Amino acid sequence: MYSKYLDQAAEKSTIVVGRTALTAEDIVAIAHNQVRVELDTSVEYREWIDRGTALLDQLLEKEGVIYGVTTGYGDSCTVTVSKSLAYELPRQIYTFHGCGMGAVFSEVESRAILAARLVSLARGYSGVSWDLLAQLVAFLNNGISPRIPEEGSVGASGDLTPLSYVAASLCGEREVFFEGQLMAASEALSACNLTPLSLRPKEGLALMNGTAVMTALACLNLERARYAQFLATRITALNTIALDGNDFHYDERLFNVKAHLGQNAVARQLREDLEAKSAPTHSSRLQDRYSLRCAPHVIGVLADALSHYEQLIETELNSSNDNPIIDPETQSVLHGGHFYGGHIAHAMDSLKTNLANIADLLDRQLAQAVDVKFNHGLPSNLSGAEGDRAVINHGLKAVQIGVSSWTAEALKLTMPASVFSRSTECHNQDKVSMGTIAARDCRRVLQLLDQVCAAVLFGAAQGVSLRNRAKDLPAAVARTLDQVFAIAPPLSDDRALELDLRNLVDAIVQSRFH
Ligand SMILES: N[C@@H](Cc1ccc(O)cc1)C(=O)O
Repeated sequence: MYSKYLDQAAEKSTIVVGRTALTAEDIVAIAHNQVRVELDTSVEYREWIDRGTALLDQLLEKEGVIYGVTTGYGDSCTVTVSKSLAYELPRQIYTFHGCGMGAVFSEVESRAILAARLVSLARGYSGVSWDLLAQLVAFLNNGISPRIPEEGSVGASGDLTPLSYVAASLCGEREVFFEGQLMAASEALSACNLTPLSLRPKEGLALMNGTAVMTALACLNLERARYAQFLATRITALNTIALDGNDFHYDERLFNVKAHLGQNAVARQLREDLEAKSAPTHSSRLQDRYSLRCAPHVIGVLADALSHYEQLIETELNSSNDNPIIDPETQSVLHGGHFYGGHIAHAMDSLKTNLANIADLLDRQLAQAVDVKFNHGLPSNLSGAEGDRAVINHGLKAVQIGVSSWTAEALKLTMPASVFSRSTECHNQDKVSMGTIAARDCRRVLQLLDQVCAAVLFGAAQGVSLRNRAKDLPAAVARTLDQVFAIAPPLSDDRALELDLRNLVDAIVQSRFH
């Protein structure tokens, strides 16, 4: 991550946006304000962008029919708009789409959305001006984040309604977050000496008719999912020790004969975390239950699928995903449906299922650990109480109930959003992706998984300490144990654990366990 390369005094590094591809990690760094953004300043690039706007101007001059420039929008494309009104159309589209509902995206998410739209438009196939690109950059570098309601996109025709809030705020309308406050966009613009943009023909459509909201959320989700993979594997290592399980289930020779790369990476981390020795020919209990023995096979699905999702997300991110496409190279206007977010819908619907399966895996590990029938000698509910008071202590009983509930809620959200396509907008948009709903569901599953991880991590640390192997713990396990107990001390007498769990969740959100 970029934050690794930043020290307090150092200048932020810069990401140049132009025709070269950005990564999902770049979007995350921009979203978290760890880098500055700059447009490619080369003469060639500037000329390339100008060719798109010049082509549109020429076509307008000739009074050709260009969808969304000299016609109404969507189903209304049969309505002709005169040249004089064409200049008013962009304001019209963001205005009538100002009907977003629900919660509002966080500032980090709003920045990721700005960045994703910028990357797509900067490819130069959308007919937008240099000034529009520069305004998006100025918003990012000045910390102006549009207030964007989360609900109201069907994810094909792009994220029209949420992106109307980006378009409006670039023009000094609606509200933005600036210096920790919600304020009128016009106020933030004048505080930064910026002039409100007036959109050229096609620019309203270009800003809104694309997949930037779902793609931005997908980039953020992808990086959280990577950390979840690491942490779930580390928790499994702790639980292997807590439950007196077998490290030889992760043997290298075993995994050589089943070659999934991600699964092998998880098994390797488990061998390293546990400093596993080679398999004995004989052991008191040859095979552990599946939530330990098959952990690489469950977490491995996520590990393998993530590289596929990454490729889908980054291809979408670096695509021209609006309509019509303005091709300066061949001087053509190409009408199509690139605002359709099917790939992101697929990635997010699938990712949320992979993540919910991990919540379920960890829930099963904790279920073994609290139950004296399965935990191979640990106290009931992992209670650390001793002596007379032991009988009134219930340890992690309620926490385990909580984990069951969070896991159920995560599993419930795995119903794919994409299968709920609705025909809408007078049947112009008669098949849509629902990718933005999928991405929001996925984000919620990640939040629930963070809670499951926090609770099971605490239970696993408690279990390891009760197993009383303090002296010969592998280094990675010992380090995690120390980190956990520094945040949430071991449980020696019942206490209300909400704050401990919330603090552990915060540490997970900040990727502090390593
Ligand atoms: N996505 C539509 C455009 C559209 C824009 C705004 C709408 O309200 C509806 C449709 C298209 O390109 O065909």
